[in-house]
Amino acid sequence: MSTRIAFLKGHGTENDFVIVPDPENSIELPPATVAALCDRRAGVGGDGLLHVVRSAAHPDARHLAAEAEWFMDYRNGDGSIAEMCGNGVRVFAHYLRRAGHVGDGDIAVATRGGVKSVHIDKEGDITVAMGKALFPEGDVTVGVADHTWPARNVNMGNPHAVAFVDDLAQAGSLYSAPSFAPATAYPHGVNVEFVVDRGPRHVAMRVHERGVGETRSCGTGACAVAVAAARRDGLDPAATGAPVTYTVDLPGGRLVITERADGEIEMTGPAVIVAEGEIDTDWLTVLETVNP
Ligand SMILES: N[C@@H](CCC[C@H](N)C(=O)O)C(=O)O
Repeated sequence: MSTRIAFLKGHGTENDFVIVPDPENSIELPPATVAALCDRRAGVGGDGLLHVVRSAAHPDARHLAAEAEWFMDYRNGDGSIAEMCGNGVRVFAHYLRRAGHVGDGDIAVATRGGVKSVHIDKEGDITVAMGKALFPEGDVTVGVADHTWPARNVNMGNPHAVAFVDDLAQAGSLYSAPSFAPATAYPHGVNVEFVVDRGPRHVAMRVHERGVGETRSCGTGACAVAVAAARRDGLDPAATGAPVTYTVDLPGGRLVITERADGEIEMTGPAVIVAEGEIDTDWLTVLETVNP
């Protein structure tokens, strides 16, 4: 019998998501279903999917339920799981407020990368405390066609390789994933950022995301870029006690990233819900028959 699954569509600086509210974790979302929902021609379309579940109802977040009522079960567009999604968590918080699950002000959201504090402005942007950046040791290079660049290895809960380039066009079409070396550097894949300077503490970037392809924005990527640019510029808030802010322009909009003296990185940007509707489960059943 056909039933219907409610969904919404949203984006943060044009990094777009299918949102599936499922408080009691009763909807099965295997990778093939996620990929079909995110398909831009045959499905709803999105860079990823935000499965909205109560922490207590999900095995990956039950241990966080006392700190955060809601768990962002994030999936990449190809169905794979990632630790964290910075644009996603802003859209997730915006959805929670719109649905009446939370009010304005400060809330906590559980993610596979830990609990994130989110500040929701009444009308405006959303700020997320993204945690501290780690700089895994070892030199890394990334490559596209004939170009290779040294890259900074930055972990924001998920892996990033940040390359400063002369011109963003050098990254080419980014239809396929950039290469990286050494081959052992990223056993679980990597998000690759290409960065140019726009002015003092102001950069622009493109990104190729693990599990997705080139996207119009990446929140964790913008944080990785901001801290890589700060270190390149000789700025380290932990050493000086003064916070450092970078403006990061992406094809889909602008994010403002501040690294505090305690190392915490705050990301501020917009979140938008553009539509809501229902998925006919007959469509999913057909999909399971075609792609068992
Ligand atoms: N778009 C996201 C990052 C999503 C996860 C990434 N593709 C990965 O696999 O690590 C963001 O806004 O941070």
